[in-house]
Amino acid sequence: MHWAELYEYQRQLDKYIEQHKNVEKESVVDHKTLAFYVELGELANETRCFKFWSNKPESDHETIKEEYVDGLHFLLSLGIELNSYVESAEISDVTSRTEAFLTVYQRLGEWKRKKTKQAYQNLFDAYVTLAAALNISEEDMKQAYLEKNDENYDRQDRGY
Ligand SMILES: O=c1ccn([C@H]2C[C@H](O)[C@@H](COP(=O)(O)O)O2)c(=O)[nH]1
Repeated sequence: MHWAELYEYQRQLDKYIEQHKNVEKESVVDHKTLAFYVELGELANETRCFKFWSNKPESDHETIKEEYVDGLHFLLSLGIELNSYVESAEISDVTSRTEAFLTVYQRLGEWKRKKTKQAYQNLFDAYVTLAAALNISEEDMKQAYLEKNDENYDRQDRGY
């Protein structure tokens, strides 16, 4: 993936949102960190991967991709805020989707405490590993990201 291109799309979108909303720069990193936690929870709920007590099937792949790229928006945005960027990301083997989610949560907590470039890279690797565990290809990820990026502009224009 050419991550630099996505960082550029994200930078423009964040700027657009900031111009349309009253953004307090001091708290924006915490807000975006919490937003990423929330998106991870929403994504996990759509996959239902941890709901061993339920027979209800997971959401369709389109919905799961949409939730995934919501999280990707905040992950890119956090990198921009902290001036940490990845050039490539490494996919690890995981035994389950639940393990992949828990690793992202754990590394997000670690990144929140340390805010180092290495912690950001580790978090990014875990989020890309999660995509692989959810069968989201790079190509699908990029397409879904660009579609949601457009939608985020439309939402601002509609006064969301
Ligand atoms: O500074 C921001 C704030 C929001 N979003 C995007 C990311 C998600 O795609 C979407 C989440 O919006 P909700 O549906 O959770 O309101 O907003 C950004 O990209 N940058």
